[in-house]
Amino acid sequence: MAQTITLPCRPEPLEIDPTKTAVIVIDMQNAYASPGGYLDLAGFDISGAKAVIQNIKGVLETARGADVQVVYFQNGWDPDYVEAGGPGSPNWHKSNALKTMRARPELEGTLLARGTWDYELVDELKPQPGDIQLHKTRYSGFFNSQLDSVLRSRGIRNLVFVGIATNVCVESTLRDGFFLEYFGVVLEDATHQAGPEFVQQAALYNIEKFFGWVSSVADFKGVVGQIAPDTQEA
Ligand SMILES: NC(=O)N/C=C\C(=O)O
Repeated sequence: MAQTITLPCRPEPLEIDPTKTAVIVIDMQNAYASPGGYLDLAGFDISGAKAVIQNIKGVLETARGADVQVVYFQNGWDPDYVEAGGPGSPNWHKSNALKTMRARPELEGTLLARGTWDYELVDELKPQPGDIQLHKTRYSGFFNSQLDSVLRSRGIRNLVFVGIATNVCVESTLRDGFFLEYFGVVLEDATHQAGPEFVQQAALYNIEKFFGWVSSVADFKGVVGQIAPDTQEA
């Protein structure tokens, strides 16, 4: 029989069936988590990213040990930036990666383009067999991506979010998931914001109050780590 577990969360504990759950790893690329990557070059403080990488590593080991599906996202565009959109796209105006390259032409072609170091996932979090890798071109992982069909075809209804940035792509994807009837949980210490610390707290507040649930790495590992894969067979 499938086993339901109770994940300690704010504002209240959440019952989840691990066979209907995926860990969604948002954009753990050099761009967002490594010194010399896009966020760093654009002037954002990424000093907290190192701890987040280690926390995510632990979460993914626990998830794989319990046969919980792991889905990786990478954010970015083709090498010619066609997918980024031109001046007719708000993305062209708001993307700090594109703005940084316009301000520093020597960086042209190096930020968030497929095939670059910036686009690659950080070395510590390389996908393992069985993990799913998806690409996205805008902040929400549900926009113009295969995410919804990948999840529906597996009966997945609960999404556990880790990654960077809490206030941009994590929150955007969790919000879109809410509108599509997915239950979204963010593990707060496996995420990091783009901007001052208050935006981390604001994003977590929004999620806890309006769009989903907030939990922690220790609580996820504590309950999901108890599950042996062979107790999950229906
Ligand atoms: N992965 C993200 O949250 N990205 C945030 C900003 C950007 O991609 O420009």
